[in-house]
Amino acid sequence: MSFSVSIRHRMGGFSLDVAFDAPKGVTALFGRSGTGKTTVVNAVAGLLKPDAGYARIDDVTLFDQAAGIWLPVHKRRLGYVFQDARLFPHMTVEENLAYGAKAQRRDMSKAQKDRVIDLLGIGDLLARRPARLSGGEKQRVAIGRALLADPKLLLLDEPLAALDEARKAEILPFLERLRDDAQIPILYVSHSIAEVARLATTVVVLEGGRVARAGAMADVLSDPDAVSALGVRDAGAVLAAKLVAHHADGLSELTTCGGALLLPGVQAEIGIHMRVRIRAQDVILSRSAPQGLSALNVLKGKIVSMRQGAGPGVMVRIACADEHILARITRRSAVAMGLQNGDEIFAIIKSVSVAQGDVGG
Ligand SMILES: Nc1ncnc2c1ncn2[C@@H]1O[C@H](COP(=O)(O)OP(=O)(O)OP(=O)(O)O)[C@@H](O)[C@H]1O
Repeated sequence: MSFSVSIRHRMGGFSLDVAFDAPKGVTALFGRSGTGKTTVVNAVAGLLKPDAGYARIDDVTLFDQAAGIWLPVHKRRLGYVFQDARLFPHMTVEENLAYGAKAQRRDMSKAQKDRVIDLLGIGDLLARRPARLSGGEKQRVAIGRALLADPKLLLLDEPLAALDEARKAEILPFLERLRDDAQIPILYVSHSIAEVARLATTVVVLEGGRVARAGAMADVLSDPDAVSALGVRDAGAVLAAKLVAHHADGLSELTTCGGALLLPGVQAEIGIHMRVRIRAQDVILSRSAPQGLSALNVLKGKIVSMRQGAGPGVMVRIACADEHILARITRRSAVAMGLQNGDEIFAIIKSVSVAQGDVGG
């Protein structure tokens, strides 16, 4: 199943002109405040009629201005989850879940319902009312309610924005499972790179109402040309890793394309494939394999590009196998080291610089 959208719309002094495809999995619509994310979501949901464009889920057209097609909200078969869960306070979790299916006149089999409840880990909450749920639990129920209406597309509009870090950490593994399990495209609006790195299959970066960059998550996040739209301070590439050992001193060992990575206590089972986001500003470069250094992680790769920003920094893109690491160093260091494209280089990463939230399944 795939979703494709093209929207042109003018509001006051702001003009939106975006087009992208969202295949199966999570497509993150990323952008800073005011870049047009909500306008896109509102048009897809049927809350705003754009000046021009279309949206299609496979061969079903949600709207097509040129063809004069405009499906009303209730006929679009969308699951919509907002920042706040918006559960019905007088209903139990079970009744809230049933409401989604009833409102859409869809009735899933018991096995399908149980699968959704199990996927989101909400089986023990069914008899409770929303007032007795944590923020993370409420969001999981809201996602369950949306899924039980059997949607063709799931819209998650900043679903973690209202949660504190602990609640976010609690819900992220469920969203990872949803990404891997759901057979429908999921459009996930976010302005958090860390969330995008954990969850996205595909990333669409908006800047000033335009698509600045779109593509596979790891490609977009390691693209130095996308860094200005993503935010220089937060820039970082994502490596695929496999958890191979938990050591007695509290460190966990992962294998990556550039070599072994030791990180503080990763909470997962041995053998699991994970994503690790390494922030560009946490990487030190060395021409030779360093000795007598406290940093434990030394990944080997080859410089493929160096991009100079307006300030004193340079973003160095390093290839290892078909993946990339980004390193943000000063231009002064790049010149002093005589760095050139094609050079072999060692990327040094302190174990403790990788946050728990940057390692996920
Ligand atoms: N009704 C309106 N009339 C005029 N301008 C509007 C209207 N609604 C939004 N805008 C402007 O359109 C632009 C895009 O807004 P939009 O809400 O889509 O951004 P966003 O990326 O979702 O932002 P945020 O992350 O803050 O929610 C902004 O500059 C906003 O000020």
